Amino acid sequence: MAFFEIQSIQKSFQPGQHVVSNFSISLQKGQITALVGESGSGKSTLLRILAGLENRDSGEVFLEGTRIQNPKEKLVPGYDEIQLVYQDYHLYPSSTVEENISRPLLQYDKAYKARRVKELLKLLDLEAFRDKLPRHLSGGQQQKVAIARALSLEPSVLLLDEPFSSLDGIQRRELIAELKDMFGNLGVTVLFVTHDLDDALQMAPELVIIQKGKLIQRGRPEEIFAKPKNLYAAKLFSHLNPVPEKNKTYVRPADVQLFKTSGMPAKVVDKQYLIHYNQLTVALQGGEKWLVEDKRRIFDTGERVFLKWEEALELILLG
Ligand SMILES: Nc1ncnc2c1ncn2[C@@H]1O[C@H](COP(=O)(O)OP(=O)(O)OP(=O)(O)O)[C@@H](O)[C@H]1O
Repeated sequence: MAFFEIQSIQKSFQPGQHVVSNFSISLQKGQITALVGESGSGKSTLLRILAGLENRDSGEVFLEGTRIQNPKEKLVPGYDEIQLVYQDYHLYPSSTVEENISRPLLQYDKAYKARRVKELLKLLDLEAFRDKLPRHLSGGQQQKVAIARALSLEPSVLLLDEPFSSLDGIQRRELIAELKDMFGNLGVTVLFVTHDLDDALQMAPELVIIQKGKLIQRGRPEEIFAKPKNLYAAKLFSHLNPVPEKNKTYVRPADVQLFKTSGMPAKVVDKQYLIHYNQLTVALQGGEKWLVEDKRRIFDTGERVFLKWEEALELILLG
């Protein structure tokens, strides 16, 4: 049995409507995994079940061979060893950073508590903010306080629910880099959920794709990119253009080459400047719209363009 073993979890809030459906994965100790899926795909529900904070209808969760009990089976739901960090931090607004971090350690002896809080403040680079209230911190710093608090009990599994969604681009990149290093050093097993593939790619070497509560695909990003199991998994990576007259066949914008004289004719109807290329919306002869990448930035709105792509790069995908 794996370190953290999740077997056939089923959950519905309304009869017949599964929010989590026959979901199984096993995680090794120290592994960092990103669970990626669109809003409403059951990610938060699954995390709460894994933390022992939400009843499952069936299936089992084991940590190091010990069965995780449902809240209804336990006087105090949840486990010190499995900590869940929420998207909106759930900090105590009138408590300082230090008090927030030490809250789970209430029943520990004073000397241990002081030592542990000091360690965590240092680990997360929060020493300068120890006496501040959460509202005086940036979003990234508040998220670090929430993570420090979750780490205070030395959990072996950390579940992060959309940890970066309220941070701006620079804050998130910095925090992701910092946390990735720290989790690696601590050897903690991390499952973090996100709807943002970029965050997932920056944080985790392995992805798990969830759609409507079902595990669609698990693997390294390059494997999923090259061989997505379905349209949903493929679309997490990029837009897909449907190939005319070929059923369920698509080509990625990056795989389409643009020419001035030969290829499939189209007309540029919109041009958007992006960092590495101009993104063009082109109308095909049948009226369908495609997105393509003008890496040389030579085409303008209203101009004719000709498209070519290699057949080998076409993706045949079911919904
Ligand atoms: N306590 C509840 N009672 C009834 N329905 C619920 C409850 N919790 C979640 N749901 C429903 O279950 C589905 C999955 O919700 P969940 O929050 O797990 O998805 P998610 O992938 O985390 O989405 P998001 O990223 O928007 O939080 C949604 O349709 C939601 O309305």
